[in-house]
Amino acid sequence: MKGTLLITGVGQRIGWHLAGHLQAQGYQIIGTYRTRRDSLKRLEDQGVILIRCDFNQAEQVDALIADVQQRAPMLRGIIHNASDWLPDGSADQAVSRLHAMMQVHVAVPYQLNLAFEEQLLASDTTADIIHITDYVAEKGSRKHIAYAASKAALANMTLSFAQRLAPRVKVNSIAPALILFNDQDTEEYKVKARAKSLMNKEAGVAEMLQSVEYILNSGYITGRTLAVDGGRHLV
Ligand SMILES: NC(=O)C1=CN([C@@H]2O[C@H](COP(=O)(O)OP(=O)(O)OC[C@H]3O[C@@H](n4cnc5c(N)ncnc54)[C@H](OP(=O)(O)O)[C@@H]3O)[C@@H](O)[C@H]2O)C=CC1
Ligand SMILES: Nc1nc2c(c(=O)[nH]1)N=C([C@H](O)[C@@H](O)CO)CN2
Repeated sequence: MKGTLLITGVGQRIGWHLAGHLQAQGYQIIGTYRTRRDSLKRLEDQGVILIRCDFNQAEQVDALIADVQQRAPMLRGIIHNASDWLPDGSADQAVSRLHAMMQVHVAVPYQLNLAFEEQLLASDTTADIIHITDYVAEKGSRKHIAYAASKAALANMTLSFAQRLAPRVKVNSIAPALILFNDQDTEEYKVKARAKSLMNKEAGVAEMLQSVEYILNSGYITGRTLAVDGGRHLV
């Protein structure tokens, strides 16, 4: 076995594919989810350990930490994937919206990294923390200001934790753009979204799977961001 990886937000989409793929690669995955879905049974059948946790509920985060510390004296890594892509609301929603974005994208990743520092350092091979950020962390976003700001904070934590945990733990970000559309996305939206990058396409989940594996298999890369964005910065 290649060691135990904690992945947050495995209930659907990229996190769900990451959990199944890395479990099949020989890691023992511990995955967090918030909403129970039939699709989770396929992960359970593969041997993925699932722990329900809503990051807005402090007692559930504390219970998650205690559970993982008991299950995994050593951690090969943590992949912070859980995320809420909320648009900005009205001014009277501003503070609660920013708090919600900071909670899921910054506060809980910060808490989990500190809570599992000992387990990561105890790994018998170099361990990894991977923060899944977003291209907009460097560019900003007109309609997702709070979301982008929180992803920028997550990206900054990559720099800090990389310095704190080297050389036994590597810490990197993956900054995607347009990996996977959402079911509600209209064709008009899809045309506009694809056109925002040079590659003019929806990347697909495989781009994220291979990006995570690239970082996990590196013995040297740390404190960096892997941009998986189709050349958006050049359009
Ligand atoms: N999809 C894309 O094109 C892009 C994705 N990204 C980033 O990649 C990562 C994966 O993206 P994607 O698969 O689309 O993500 P999703 O929007 O599908 O969210 C992933 C999971 O996060 C969980 N989550 C959200 N809020 C909370 C919370 N408060 N507590 C616990 N869990 C929570 C959800 O849990 P549940 O469903 O169980 O409620 C959800 O399944 C994210 O970090 C995203 O920001 C960045 C750029 C582009
Ligand atoms: N948590 C999520 N974050 C993001 C999503 C998503 O579905 N969930 N989607 C995007 C978009 O793909 C955007 O990059 C282009 O429309 C960004 N972040």
